[in-house]
Amino acid sequence: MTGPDGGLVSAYVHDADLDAEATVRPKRLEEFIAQHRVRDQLDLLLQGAMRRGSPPDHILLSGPPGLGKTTLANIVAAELGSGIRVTSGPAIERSGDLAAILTSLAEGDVLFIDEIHRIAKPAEELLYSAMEDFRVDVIVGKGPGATAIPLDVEPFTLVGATTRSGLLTGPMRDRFGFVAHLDFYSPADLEVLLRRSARILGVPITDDGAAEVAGRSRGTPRIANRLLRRVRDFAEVRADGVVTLETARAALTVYDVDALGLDRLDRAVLTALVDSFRGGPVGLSTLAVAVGEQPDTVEEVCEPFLVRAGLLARTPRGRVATEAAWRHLGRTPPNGTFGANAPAVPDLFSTDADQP
Ligand SMILES: Nc1ncnc2c1ncn2[C@@H]1O[C@H](COP(=O)(O)OP(=O)(O)OP(=O)(O)O)[C@@H](O)[C@H]1O
Repeated sequence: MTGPDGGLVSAYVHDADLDAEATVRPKRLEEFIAQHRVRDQLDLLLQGAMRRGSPPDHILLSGPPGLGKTTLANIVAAELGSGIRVTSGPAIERSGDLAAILTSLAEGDVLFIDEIHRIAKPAEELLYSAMEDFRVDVIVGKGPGATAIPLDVEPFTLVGATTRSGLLTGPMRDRFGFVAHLDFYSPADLEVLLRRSARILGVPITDDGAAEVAGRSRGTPRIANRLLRRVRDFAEVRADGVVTLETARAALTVYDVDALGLDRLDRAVLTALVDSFRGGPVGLSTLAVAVGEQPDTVEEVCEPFLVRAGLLARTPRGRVATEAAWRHLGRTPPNGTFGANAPAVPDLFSTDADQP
């Protein structure tokens, strides 16, 4: 952005959506909806540490985007009454960057590293000794004259978040004392979440309105909250301000969110698979090129839900559209289509992973 003097000034964009997202973000563990098992385990970990008066073990949170990893990291700090420093794997390019952060932590602080699987190798190695011995060796100089200066790090708790836990190295994973996987939320859980968010934002919503939005939120709190804000706009501008079943349906049609909650990109992926590659198998990068997206986006943002919904399968030979995907797009699946014996309506949330 160019300022009045022609120089560069930092852009300050007031984003009402970001404000609303921050407002509804749970601050304490008891406000965090569903994921009962993870909540219970975390509660024990934190209570135990507080009784002993020492920082809890390092925590690794994995799962698709928008399920609450950042929220939980902040909750951990709030429950401990500690400060939190936030950074991300890609932001730590050099080990010196990480050493600076680590040595500035106060005792008991939480260090949150998002996308920890993308941390550069030298920084990752520095992190090992910080996690294990609360000490880092900072290398000064180059070549034969280089010296390692050991620096102490105050006892801290690392909270790492990853959408790709499989990409974490063994030594890194082993250094986390508590590993939790966040799973997609059931529509019933998302209804509870939506009613809570609506109450905080002052949006009147009926039970069937909340159920409709929940059912189209791809099992993801961030999407549920986003759809709630879009449906609220529609209800206020084109109706009487109340989010009902009818306003929710009409609004979600305007915003191109279909009955299963698939958005334009999800449908583009399935349509490309079915129309351009006759259902697959096709490699991830070819599929990504076909929809004009980065392979990472297709793999980390679209695929987890498409796989979970029984619409796409990852096979050793590539991505395949299932029979349910053909039918969802209104096409007739050819003989021998993957998943032809699967139930007609995919059972999206049959897991008990988030049960107490
Ligand atoms: N269990 C929950 N209860 C209530 N709200 C939640 C819950 N989980 C997530 N949210 C809401 O969803 C939004 C997204 O959550 P969050 O930013 O923590 O996701 P994330 O997993 O860190 O995603 P990413 O990896 O993309 O950063 C938050 O603003 C929060 O309000």
